[in-house]
Amino acid sequence: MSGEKITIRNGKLYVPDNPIVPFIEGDGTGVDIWPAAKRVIDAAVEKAYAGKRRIVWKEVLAGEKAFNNVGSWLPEETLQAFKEYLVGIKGPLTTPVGGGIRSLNVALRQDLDLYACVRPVRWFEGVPSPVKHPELCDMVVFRENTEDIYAGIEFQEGTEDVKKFLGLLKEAFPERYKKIRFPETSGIGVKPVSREGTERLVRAAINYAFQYKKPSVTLVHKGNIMKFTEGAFRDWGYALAKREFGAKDYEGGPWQIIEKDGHQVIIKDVIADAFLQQILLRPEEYSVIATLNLNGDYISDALAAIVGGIGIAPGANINYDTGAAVFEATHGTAPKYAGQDKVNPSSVILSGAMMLEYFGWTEAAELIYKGMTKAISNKRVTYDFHRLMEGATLLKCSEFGEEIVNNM
Ligand SMILES: NC(=O)C1=CN([C@@H]2O[C@H](COP(=O)(O)OP(=O)(O)OC[C@H]3O[C@@H](n4cnc5c(N)ncnc54)[C@H](OP(=O)(O)O)[C@@H]3O)[C@@H](O)[C@H]2O)C=CC1
Ligand SMILES: O=C(O)CCC(=O)C(=O)O
Ligand SMILES: [Mg+2]
Repeated sequence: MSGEKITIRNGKLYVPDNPIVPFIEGDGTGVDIWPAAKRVIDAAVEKAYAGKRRIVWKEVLAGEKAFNNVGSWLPEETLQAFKEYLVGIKGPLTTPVGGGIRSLNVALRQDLDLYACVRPVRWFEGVPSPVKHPELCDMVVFRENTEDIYAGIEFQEGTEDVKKFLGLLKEAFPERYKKIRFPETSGIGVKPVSREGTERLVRAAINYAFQYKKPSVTLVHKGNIMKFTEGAFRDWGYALAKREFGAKDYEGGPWQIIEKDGHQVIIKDVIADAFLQQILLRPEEYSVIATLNLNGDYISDALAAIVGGIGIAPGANINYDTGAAVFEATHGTAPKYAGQDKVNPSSVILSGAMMLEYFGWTEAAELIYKGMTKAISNKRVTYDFHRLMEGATLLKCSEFGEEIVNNM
């Protein structure tokens, strides 16, 4: 079957019955997870539409596979393919700590301007959890995906660049320079947070809350300390809710309420450290979360743990204005398990289900949810769930994929 491109027309995604979808296999456990995920996604589409619809996969290279094959970590053709075909999916890519290449995952998000990292966190019946009531955790994280400390503007300790940067700071802002405790041995990072970047992210989060009838949007920030970045994020978020959505002060403010089409959404905010304890104590008070890049990274893994871990934590990077999207798991390459056919493929499989929903192919997505729920309730699971479940059967990564298919 030959494929056609997904396009956006008058702000609406047009998905043909045979869309060409670029995919990156991913480093580390990508080699195990991707085949299992592809098998499940294809089977769901086949079962839902009996051959009328089919994804035409197009492999594009990134990470180690790209470097070994074409000598580039993130080839221009890969970026071009995501731009041309609009929607894609990827496995995890390695980022070395301390030195070496900068994150290819972040580069993709920035280059394609995929400003919202959308990570739904919900509990699937039967999944082992460290908390008593994992079912109370039902949140969707909207993480700003293009700025904050992830912009990668850093100056390494001891280099000519850091000396030059600190020299400029000393000259222009002597009082602020004096606050650097050990200037001779400091590395420096710059944290840009813009009004535009904040507004488009918060707008997407509020729109989502209305689309899916969610009760609240919480702005999570550390604005008491980082006043002009994280504090501004909160203020710009509240201001946008008033200006674009007609939000009114709620019980004297600063919380707000928006009423539209018979649905109410509370806009509120919380400081990030307090939020991280409240998600364990009172998760039911939170629904849609809008936050900055670094907070969103930490919060995603912390929330994932509550509902069973990052083996079952899907996500999407989306530009709601152009329709461009790249779906990917919350977890990384888990290198110690690479090539062992062992890890849980659920995160990429559920990212695939999110992609099918994004296409409007909800019947296929539902089959994935059904198959996964049944596999888990039959206690036929991968190592991560197996070690926390009594009387479960241990399956390999590929076997768990088959189990989902058999239970669709
Ligand atoms: N978007 C991306 O591509 C991302 C890439 N990364 C990159 O991945 C590399 C490794 O990062 P690291 O910090 O170790 O984080 P990882 O998410 O790769 O792994 C951390 C731990 O999470 C658990 N885990 C991860 N994936 C799965 C899975 N599929 N099924 C079950 N459990 C899983 C494992 O726990 P246990 O040991 O308990 O079994 C694993 O040791 C780094 O280079 C990092 O930069 C990280 C995050 C996102
Ligand atoms: O890019 C990376 O290597 C890590 C990214 C990450 O942890 C995330 O997006 O959640
Ligand atoms: Mg992360």
